[in-house]
Amino acid sequence: MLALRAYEAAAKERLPRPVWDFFAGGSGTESMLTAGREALDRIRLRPRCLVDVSHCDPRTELLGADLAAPLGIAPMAYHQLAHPEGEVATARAAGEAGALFTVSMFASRTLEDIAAAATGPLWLQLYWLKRRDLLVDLIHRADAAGFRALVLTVDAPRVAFRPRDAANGFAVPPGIRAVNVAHDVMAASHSGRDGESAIARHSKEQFDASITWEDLAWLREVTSLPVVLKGVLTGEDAELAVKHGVSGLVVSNHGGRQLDFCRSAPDALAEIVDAVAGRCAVVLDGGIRHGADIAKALCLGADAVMVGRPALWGLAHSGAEGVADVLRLLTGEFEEVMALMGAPTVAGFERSGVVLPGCAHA
Ligand SMILES: Cc1cc2nc3c(=O)[nH]c(=O)nc-3n(C[C@H](O)[C@H](O)[C@H](O)COP(=O)(O)O)c2cc1C
Ligand SMILES: O=C(O)C(=O)c1ccccc1
Repeated sequence: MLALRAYEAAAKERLPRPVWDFFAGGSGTESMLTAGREALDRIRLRPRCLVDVSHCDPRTELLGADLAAPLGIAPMAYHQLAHPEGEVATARAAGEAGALFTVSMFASRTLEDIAAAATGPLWLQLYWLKRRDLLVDLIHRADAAGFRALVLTVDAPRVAFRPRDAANGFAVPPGIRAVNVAHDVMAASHSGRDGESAIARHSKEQFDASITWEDLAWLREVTSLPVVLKGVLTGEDAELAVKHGVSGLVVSNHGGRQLDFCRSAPDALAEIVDAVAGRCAVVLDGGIRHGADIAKALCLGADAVMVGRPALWGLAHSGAEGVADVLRLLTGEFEEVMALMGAPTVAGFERSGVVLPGCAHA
């Protein structure tokens, strides 16, 4: 069993440099790559003692799905960049570990193959393409394959400028494709040019940057699946989301890959939880690397967290086995934090379990 850090080092060594840069990189000055981590580190836990922690139970429920711990895998494009089995291996691992798996619309394996390998809950992430017929097709296929929710990413009307990808002229290699979306619509993702990311160019061509809150009604008419918005960072937008009938929010700054100099997701969490007031599920992603990070998110009112890059590190290291190990490491650490915090159930984590930065009692 390796530590998460060791999986990161192993992935960096194995992967071609442009792929590593695509996974690890951020937007603009890359200021947000460290911001989320620093925000989590500033939050400190307030343990209670002499609580019966002889049995700690990390299990929970999220939008009706049973999870072994409040943990999932965030949507990430093209898992085959990390391992030939791609999302099929990730799905198998998530199932084994009892974690949620959110599949990117730009997955490199078919929704049907992923669903066949999964034994746990799947959500499907969507970017709003100009070609709405392709969205409808994906949504119907996901529903038929047993996916349980749709996650609309709302922090990326376009893929932001990412200096590493631009410098590498990064393009998706020819053997790997977003197989769930029509060929012609994905073509730009494969044509690299010096000094420009093909993914960023593709997004400017194909994403509909004109959508507004009003368009959510269309999505909710197309499907009866619950809709989750990913990338919400303010109480105002959380309130609007609830008013527009969403079932969940992912509080996220996209792993530092979208708006540079932005507030970090952990810093926004309490404001959003307060605005939502129990009316929809709240998930946190970005920089989750320790069991204690899960505990901090729960104390601030999140229902669960998702990890992004660590899943790709595990996948690059040893396929499904590596991903399952990454998820087990985090779950094991979280179970120990439960014992040491005096919080033997997920419901036992409360706001009083953390000290926030700037607080006089820190
Ligand atoms: C390589 C990579 C690809 C990603 N692709 C997507 C995507 O297709 N859709 C999406 O909503 N977010 C995408 N994200 C963002 C993740 O869902 C998530 O917000 C972020 O990675 C979480 O931070 P972490 O990697 O620090 O755990 C991607 C992130 C990475 C690193
Ligand atoms: O969302 C992302 O961060 C991302 O990297 C991506 C990858 C492929 C297509 C669109 C976005």
